[in-house]
Amino acid sequence: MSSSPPRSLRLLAAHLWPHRRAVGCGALLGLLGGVGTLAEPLAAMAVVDALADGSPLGGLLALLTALVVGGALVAGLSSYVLQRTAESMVAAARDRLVSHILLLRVPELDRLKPGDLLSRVTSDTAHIRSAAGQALVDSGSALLVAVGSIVLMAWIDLPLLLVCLAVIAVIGAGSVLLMPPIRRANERSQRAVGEVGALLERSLGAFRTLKASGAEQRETVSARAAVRRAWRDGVRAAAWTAATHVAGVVTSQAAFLVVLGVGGARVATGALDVSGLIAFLLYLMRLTGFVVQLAQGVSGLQSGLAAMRRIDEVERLPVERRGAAPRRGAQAPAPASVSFTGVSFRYRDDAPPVLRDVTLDVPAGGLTALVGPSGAGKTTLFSLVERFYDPAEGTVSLDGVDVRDLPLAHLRSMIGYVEQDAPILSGTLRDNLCYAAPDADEAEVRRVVALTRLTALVERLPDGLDTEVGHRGTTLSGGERQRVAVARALLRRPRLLLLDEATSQLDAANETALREVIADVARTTTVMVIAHRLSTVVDADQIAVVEGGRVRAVGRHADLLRCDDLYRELIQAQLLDA
Ligand SMILES: Nc1ncnc2c1ncn2[C@@H]1O[C@H](COP(=O)(O)OP(=O)(O)OP(=O)(O)O)[C@@H](O)[C@H]1O
Repeated sequence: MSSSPPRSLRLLAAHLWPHRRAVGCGALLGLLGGVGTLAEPLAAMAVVDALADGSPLGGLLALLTALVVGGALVAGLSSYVLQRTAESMVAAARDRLVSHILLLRVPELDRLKPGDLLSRVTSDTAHIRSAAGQALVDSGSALLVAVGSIVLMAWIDLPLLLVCLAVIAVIGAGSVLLMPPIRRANERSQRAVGEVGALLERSLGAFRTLKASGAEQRETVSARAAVRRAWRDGVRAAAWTAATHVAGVVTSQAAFLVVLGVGGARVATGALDVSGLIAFLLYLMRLTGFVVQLAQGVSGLQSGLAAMRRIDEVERLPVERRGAAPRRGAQAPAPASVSFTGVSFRYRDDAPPVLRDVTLDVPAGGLTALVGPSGAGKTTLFSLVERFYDPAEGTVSLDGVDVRDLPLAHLRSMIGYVEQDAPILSGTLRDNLCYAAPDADEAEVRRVVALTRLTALVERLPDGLDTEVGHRGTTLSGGERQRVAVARALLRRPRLLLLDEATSQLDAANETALREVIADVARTTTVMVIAHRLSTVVDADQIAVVEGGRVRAVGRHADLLRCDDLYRELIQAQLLDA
């Protein structure tokens, strides 16, 4: 994505704007320090003149000392205020980015790499510090000192200044030309760091599969390639930065030598006196200091601007508008009905439809099972109820209200959703259970634990509910993970429970436990289950057979066995497996 410097500067300004007061304060201090810095050579000039005249020196020396010490203190304070502001900018960017990412729409996250997003939050934001620090520090005092020096140098000896500026302009122009390549190299390097994050996230997300597949070496090689790319571009940026440094140093040396030569000649002709030349040289040192600082700052500024663009890319992605969530328990706990009417959906505009003209009524209360071959579109139906995606045609409604007309937070507060792989978050068992209902009290947690047949597990764990369950719940069995996920969904007090049954076989005890849990819950809540188990299907009040994105039959077990070939086949396959 090409990006013009004005856009970068707009981004920098947008990051700076909320901190304008602190920036203003730091800049004012910088200006104050700059005034001291500018006054120093004049005081030095007066000291030299006093030495030549033999006039008293005490007062002048005290002034010079005060200017040096006071100037340094004020400059230090200004630097602290501005660096602190830069840190605040980093923190603000991280805050904004994290809340934006968590509100992203599901389709956006489908195509992004979590590891890359992670690196934008942690690593790219850190680059803002250099851009902001550099831009801020250079903007106040340094600019004043540079401009002030030029004015005072013109006052001392205009022709000498013109010669000196010509030298600085010719060599300094080189630094400006180096800015775009530095920015490009920084941008590529940061992208490669993002790739490393994405690769690592992929590997750690499937760590056991990685081990079992013996893929350590291959993944290391891929990560190493991205690390090398980051290194190459980092080195390229370093080379350009070194070139700007050379340009800065050459500028200052050349200007110094020219002023010494031309200024010496003018002293010899009497056009300039010695104290004037000394003051001129002192101002020149400040001016070239500014040029060198600017040349060095170009690199920091460019890496920060590149990072701001990567952050901006994420901040431009559309987010969900959730609206306010009602208080848990504020809504009637009555079971909700669900209807799909003429629903068609595709994941991408260029992909074939996954659902075609689906019409299905799920009555309030009881158990509705969805069965069908893998890839038929069952999980997609759940995703549309949750509004992770919206249908291209048709409507999904809850209690007769189109889900698109309900505030998102309100809609989701009515639904408990258990994904097929029943993700467990790192933390304690209690953290996991209360994830969707942080305000649930102990009695309610205990009741749901009993309902989901988890009491024995809680008693077995060393710290009961407060036992850490490990990253992704590695210390729990598949059946336990699923029941924990069901308990988590139930603590939300849902009016509709969407349960994507695990495809893997559960042992008999776990299967019975799950069947009982589902039956219990279906007494008070509408339960929709994507069923992979015979027991779930047989117990269902209604079964919908989904095939190729269509609902081909709806009925009870006995009816479907009689009149639907696909259903009969699916059941026979189950019986063979059982
Ligand atoms: N996020 C996605 N992006 C693109 N295509 C997807 C996405 N999720 C699912 N699909 C595709 O949509 C189709 C239906 O998937 P879905 O998960 O709804 O099927 P399913 O009936 O639940 O299958 P299973 O029983 O195996 O879980 C499949 O072809 C799948 O590859």
